[in-house]
Parts: sequence; structure tokens; C-alpha cells
Amino acid sequence: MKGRIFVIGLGLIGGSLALCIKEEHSEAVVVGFDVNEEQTRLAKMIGVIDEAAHSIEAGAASADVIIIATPVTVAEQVIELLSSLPLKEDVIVTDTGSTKKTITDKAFCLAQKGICFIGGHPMAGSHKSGVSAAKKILFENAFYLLTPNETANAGEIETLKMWLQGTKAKFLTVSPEEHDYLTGVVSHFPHIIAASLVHQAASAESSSTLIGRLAAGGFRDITRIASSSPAMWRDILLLNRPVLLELLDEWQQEMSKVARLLETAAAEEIFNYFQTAKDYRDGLPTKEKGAIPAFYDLFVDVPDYPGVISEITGYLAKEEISITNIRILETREEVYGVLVISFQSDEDRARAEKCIKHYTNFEMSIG
Ligand SMILES: NC(=O)c1ccc[n+]([C@@H]2O[C@H](COP(=O)([O-])OP(=O)(O)OC[C@H]3O[C@@H](n4cnc5c(N)ncnc54)[C@H](O)[C@@H]3O)[C@@H](O)[C@H]2O)c1
Ligand SMILES: O=C(O)C(=O)C[C@]1(C(=O)O)C=C[C@@H](O)C=C1
Repeated sequence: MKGRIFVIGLGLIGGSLALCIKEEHSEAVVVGFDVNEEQTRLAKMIGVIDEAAHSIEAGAASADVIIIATPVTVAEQVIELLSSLPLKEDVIVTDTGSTKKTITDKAFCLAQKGICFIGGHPMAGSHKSGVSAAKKILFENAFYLLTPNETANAGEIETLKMWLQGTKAKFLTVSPEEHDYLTGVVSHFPHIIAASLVHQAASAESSSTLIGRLAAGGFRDITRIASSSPAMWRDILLLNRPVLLELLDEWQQEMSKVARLLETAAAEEIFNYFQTAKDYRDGLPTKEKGAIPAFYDLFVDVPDYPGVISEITGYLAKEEISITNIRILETREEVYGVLVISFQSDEDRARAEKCIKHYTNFEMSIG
């Protein structure tokens, strides 16, 4: 498709969307603006955008699609600014914010001027920020939630989806309220819990310095997202307060229930608590990205002998399968360790599984 796409906020998400659009629509011109000049310069240098705009006003005037990929609180200010600018008559404005209710409410100022706004949220990401972390496969197989306002018509929604086709994401239209509840449960609230677990470990460290050294395996898995941008998560929490307060209340009740099971040493109920959680977790789709899992992990049971890791990476290198991360889950006295190898796509993981099976008899699972 031909047209000018203006991306405001050239970080992980804005940068990744720009790459997807450039890949799918070679005739389009992707223009970018970031308040951080260094990000804009880098985006242009590494080919994430075709042109840099020196201001929002300059980039917006000739745009066919405007994508706001700034922090959520800034997105509201940008919407306000856009509503005061002369824009193309049939421009489509969208955003990528992790919260939707207050942003879509704000966008009524655009609707009043006859400007189409379609709220958007690609439900995949990473704990990394900035344009240098942008990649075009970030949203593959992920859900891309859309919250169009009442004035957006079906044709405009289809046009936006066509522009975003290169994300290879699955589009789903929901109301802003439903969006904030769903993402509150599967994304925002887990980030609060991850941060709280890290705080608990950090304060326990004052009584034993061994804590930090032993905090491996499971602790690292469940707290990876605590390494995300604090500014981004501050803003998300501020814009989804009612939902998160309700979820915190439910969580506290849940923890009181666990405390009662422990106090009464209710073995069977404790077993059931873990069993029902395991059943639900094991039943979650593994092919879909979204809240869980964020990466394509392959778990390989490896015997503990020197050189076993380089042996496996050697097999993968031989078949030109690139890996994004590799780590060992701590095993202490057990003879076998678990090597966790992360890949960029499901396809790479499947190729790796086949390759390792060909050269070894190591047991593997995809978690
Ligand atoms: N990181 C994720 O996992 C993820 C996933 C989906 C959606 N989101 C949402 O997408 C948005 C962007 O997140 P990100 O991870 O790309 O963050 P990021 O920090 O990587 O990028 C945000 C960019 O916006 C720029 N910016 C800030 N104020 C600006 C302004 N006034 N004008 C222009 N640029 C401005 C920043 O300089 C930065 O480069 C957020 O609203 C976030 O909630 C994030
Ligand atoms: O994988 C991660 O690091 C993420 O936290 C990604 C994640 C999520 O919670 O799933 C974070 C926020 C976004 O709004 C969407 C995706």
C-alpha cells in the first residue's frame, strides 16, 4: 500500500511496528518523531524509519496513519495536541498503549473534529526498551487488541489492519473497559507481583547475603518482567488503578486462604492448590504469544559433563539456527541439569528440537 505513516515514539514498540510496516508495504514512507533526538537519529541510522520529522506538527500534517507509541500518559497529551492540528481528512490515528479506557475517552476530542481514532495494543513485548531492541517479528502470533471509538467505521478498521498486516498478529476488537480488565489480570497485575517478589528477596538479603546468589531458576523465571521499564509501569498502573485495586483485593483474599491452609497444615488442600494451578497453566496455548510465554523456550535435560553446552550450541550453529538466550536452571546435586534455550520464533524452536534429537538422546520439552 502507498501512504505516509507517522510514528510518534520510536522505542521498542514504535520501532517494531515501523519495521513491520516497512517490510510489508515497500511503497509506504515511514516517518518518525521521538522527543529523544538520539532515538530518532538511531532509528533513521538503523533503517527503522525512512524520514525523521522535527516535530509532531511537521510529521502529522501529511500523514495517512498516525501511530502514537509513547508512554500511556504521554499518549493522552499527544492526542490532545493532534486534535488541535490541521490533519489530512481521512487520517487514521491509533496508539499502542497498554491501557485503553482513559486514552479512548481522551480520543473523543479527535472524534469531535471528525478524526478517526482506533485504540490499539499489540499484546507482545519485552522487558527491554528503546529502538535498538525493536524487531519485526516481535508481534508474530500475538494478539493485537483494537478498541475503535464509535465514530470509526468498518472500512477504517480494515484499512488499519491492512497497514498492520506485517505484524502477523491476530486482531481482536474489545471494548476499552474489557481491555483494561483482561490486561489487568494477565499483564499489569503479574508485573506488580513480580516486583513485589523482588522486593521481598531484597529485604531478606539484609538477614542473609546468600539470598541473591541462590535466587536462580524459578525465581528468575517468575521475576523476569520485574526488569521492565519502571517509568512505563508507573504510567500503566496510574491509568488502570480501579481494575488493579480490585485485583489486589482479590489477591489478598487468596493469600489469606493460603495462610489458613498453612496454619492448619491442610496437606490435601495444599496439594489441590498446586494441582489446579498446574492444570490451568499446562492447558494454556503455547503457540500463542501474549502474556505468557514471551519467548519460545526449549527445555533440554542435559547430563552434567564439561562441554555439553558448547556441544549443543555447536549442533544448532551447524544448522544455522540462531538462539536469543541460553541459561541453565540450577540443579544442585542432581545428575541432570536443565538447559533453557530461547528462540525468536516457534519455527526456530521446532527446528532446534529436531536438530538436537538428531544428534543426541537428550529429553526435551517446551515448558
Ligand atoms: N514494552 C512492552 O512490552 C509493550 C508492549 C505493548 C505495548 N506497550 C506500550 O507501547 C508504548 C511504548 O512502549 P515501549 O516499550 O515502546 O517504550 P519505550 O520506552 O521503548 O519507547 C517509548 C518512546 O516514546 C518516546 N517519547 C516519550 N515522550 C514522547 C513525546 N512526547 N513525543 C515523542 N516521543 C516520546 C520515548 O523517548 C521513547 O523512545 C507504551 O504505551 C506501552 O505501554 C509496551
Ligand atoms: O514480555 C514481557 O516482558 C512483557 O511484559 C510484555 C507485555 C505483557 O505483560 O505480556 C507487557 C506489556 C504490554 O502491554 C504487553 C505485553
